[in-house]
Amino acid sequence: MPAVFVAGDREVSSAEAAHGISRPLSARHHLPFLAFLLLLDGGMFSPSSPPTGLLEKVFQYIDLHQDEFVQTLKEWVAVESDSVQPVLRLRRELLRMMGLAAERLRLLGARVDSVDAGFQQLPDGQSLPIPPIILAELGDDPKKPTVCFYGHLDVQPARQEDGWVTDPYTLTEVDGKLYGRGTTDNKGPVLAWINAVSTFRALDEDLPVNVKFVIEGMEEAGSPALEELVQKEKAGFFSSVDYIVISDNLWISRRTPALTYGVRGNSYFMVEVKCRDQDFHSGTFGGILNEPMADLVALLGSLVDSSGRILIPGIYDHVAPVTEEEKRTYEAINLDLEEYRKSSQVKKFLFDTKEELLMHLWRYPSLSIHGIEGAFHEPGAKTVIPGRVIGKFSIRLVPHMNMSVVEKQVKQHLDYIFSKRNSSNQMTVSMTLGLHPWTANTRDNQYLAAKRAIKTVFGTEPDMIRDGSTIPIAKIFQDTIQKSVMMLPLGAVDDGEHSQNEKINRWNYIEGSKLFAAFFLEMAKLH
Ligand SMILES: Cn1cncc1C[C@H](NC(=O)CCN)C(=O)O
Ligand SMILES: [Zn+2]
Ligand SMILES: [Zn+2]
Repeated sequence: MPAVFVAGDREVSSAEAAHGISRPLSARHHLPFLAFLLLLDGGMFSPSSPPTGLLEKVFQYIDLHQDEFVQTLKEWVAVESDSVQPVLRLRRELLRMMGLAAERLRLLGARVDSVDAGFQQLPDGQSLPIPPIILAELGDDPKKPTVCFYGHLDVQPARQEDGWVTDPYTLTEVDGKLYGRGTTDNKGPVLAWINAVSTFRALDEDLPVNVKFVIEGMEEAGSPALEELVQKEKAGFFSSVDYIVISDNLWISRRTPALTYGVRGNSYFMVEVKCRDQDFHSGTFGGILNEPMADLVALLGSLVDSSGRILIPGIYDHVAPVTEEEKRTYEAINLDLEEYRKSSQVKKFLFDTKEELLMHLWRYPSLSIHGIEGAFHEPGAKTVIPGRVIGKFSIRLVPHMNMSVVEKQVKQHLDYIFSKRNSSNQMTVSMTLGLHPWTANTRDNQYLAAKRAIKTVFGTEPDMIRDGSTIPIAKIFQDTIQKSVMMLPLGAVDDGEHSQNEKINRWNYIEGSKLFAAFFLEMAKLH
């Protein structure tokens, strides 16, 4: 999603100063009190009820060492760990990236396993190495909860010519914004978690929780190999995991932190219409053929109406009904619809209220038409009849839709529309991707701990949000390990993930590191 959600009414210009966005040497943490606490020996407190003093010490350490944390992010951003373009040079960069991360974790004192993930088979018959998946752990105290963090260090492609103001692989700070590919998605959040852990180590303080890491390098390419590893390590690495935290999405606001309790799934379809494998000249064949493109356009045109409603019979049958209680959760979200609309450069959305808009992004399915392979899409006026075309569309899935039912409904619908055309062409429909939606129980302990940590660090309640896009590993973790999964995003809505000029605010990165540290302490208290 482009970076355009804006919770406008909380945008106070003085907020930047109050939060110290460029150098947050915390106006909020009282320095005399801090000095006093620094005189205390952390060891005098029992680890089961960590003193508030420890937190202050941790926060001060993070503030004082923030330039080092930014420096490490700079070193990580400098690695062009693009997993999307399947070329050997970039795979080598990915291997180097995973190596840097493994080394960083070993320096922390973690036990690090770089698990070989085999090869990726490409459609052209070529194969490329998949970077190893890092499984790391720090601490195995049976009295403490074990929190496992999932993150990825691969990035989307980026070239300065595409409209970057700065070199995408040279982290550049402008007005408290750290620009660079991967700063917010997902190197910054991975490092924030590491910063939080390293702060306890540097202060010679006992870690409040046992920490595990799952860090991969192929998320942007659909995480091949990850599901298999999770299944394989279910009774191994994951057997001691109590909670899973993912920090791979964004707030819905520029200033208000969020907790995410759901993402949509996705089922991706290809519909091929074929007359023959070669194109035709429309002067010599036009008028005597069923044209594949005409069939395909009719098929694609039958999927969704102009109000956004999906026209596939039965598709809404299993969608969870909206409850009054649920409606109130959307009302509670602070979102300036008008500002969102303007910053998206859209004349009018399909829905006029914040609640309707959020529900259609988060809890109703949507159908998008992505493209047509084989179509003549270049500029100019070629008089071709494409011989074979493939339409691509996908349906974002929500609870409690059933993926295989959806697949049947789509195929049946397309069969029906196609049969009505009486075309002599061949139509083939396939579902090429099936990613399940995920929702969490927000009454889980870790949501409570995260809310308290957010209150401590940001002085506010989080927006409780869902996300319209898909993070397939969430549902896989939940089903395989059968433990609570939580999404705790750090980045702001305008960070521009996948886009030009991706950034993370220094404030989000540093306060985010504090947030993870505070979260560890809250988790320990709840356990
Ligand atoms: C690859 N793919 C195909 N269908 C869904 C996806 C995942 C993709 N995921 C994201 O963008 C993560 C956002 N934080 C998406 O939702 O489109
Ligand atoms: Zn990501
Ligand atoms: Zn991404």
